[in-house]
Amino acid sequence: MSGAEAVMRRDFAARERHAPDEAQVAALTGLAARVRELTEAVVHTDVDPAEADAVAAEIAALTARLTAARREHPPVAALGADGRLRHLANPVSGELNPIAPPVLLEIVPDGGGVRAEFTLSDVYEGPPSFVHGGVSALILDQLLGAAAAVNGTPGMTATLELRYRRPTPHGVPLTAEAKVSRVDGRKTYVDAAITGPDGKATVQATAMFVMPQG
Ligand SMILES: CCCCCCCCCCCC(=O)SCCNC(=O)CCNC(=O)[C@H](O)C(C)(C)COP(=O)(O)OP(=O)(O)OC[C@H]1O[C@@H](n2cnc3c(N)ncnc32)[C@H](O)[C@@H]1OP(=O)(O)O
Repeated sequence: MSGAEAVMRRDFAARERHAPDEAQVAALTGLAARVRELTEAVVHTDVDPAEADAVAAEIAALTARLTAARREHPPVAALGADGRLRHLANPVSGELNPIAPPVLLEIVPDGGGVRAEFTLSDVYEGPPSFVHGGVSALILDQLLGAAAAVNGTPGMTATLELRYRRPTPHGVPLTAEAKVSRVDGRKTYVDAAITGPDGKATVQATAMFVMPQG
């Protein structure tokens, strides 16, 4: 077993022992949604400095309340009522993680890979009016990895090649899809794309996932 795999196994076991129950997941999902709204409000606000200072003090007090009962690790995953694994704290699809848009993945039946429909706010802006290229890469890495996992051949991202065909707009519905193209021993090759509302691909990606030795 590699060093990285041992660390992941130990971490996963510790987090499973402290998995949140459904009532807590529901409440924390609502809390994360409010924090996303707060992030948008901060990015857009035009309040004067005194008001910004006052709000910052209130937020510090709220942070202290949450920190009063702090988990050692973020919750890694939970089994949903539908039997699917939910990556609760994942930075792309984690409903409990305020930095995740979140992009919620669906499994496409009959080996069709995974897909997601989502809208990114201007919190994720890179060039004016368009999504940051690194954010697109983050979302695609998640979809590509999930497609490999759903195929029964999970792995770590070993290579990720991106082709930015046209700018990805924010504030409009986007679709992303990923599907395994080939498996060769421990290597799984996956293709993915983000598509804009006009049905044209904005970013295309190809990745290779390697199942760690052991
Ligand atoms: C619903 C569920 C949702 C589940 C959804 C989950 C989604 C998660 C999505 C996020 C995924 C991530 O971001 S993962 C995080 C980012 N990635 C990483 O941190 C990976 C860091 N790298 C590593 O840990 C390691 O290098 C590995 C695991 C990739 C490979 O290590 P290894 O297992 O020791 O591999 P090794 O024996 O050397 O090589 C095996 C074969 O692969 C090739 N190979 C290995 N690495 C590379 C490479 N980077 N580029 C090219 N080729 C490579 C070797 O040449 C060899 O080919 P041959 O000689 O056999 O032909």
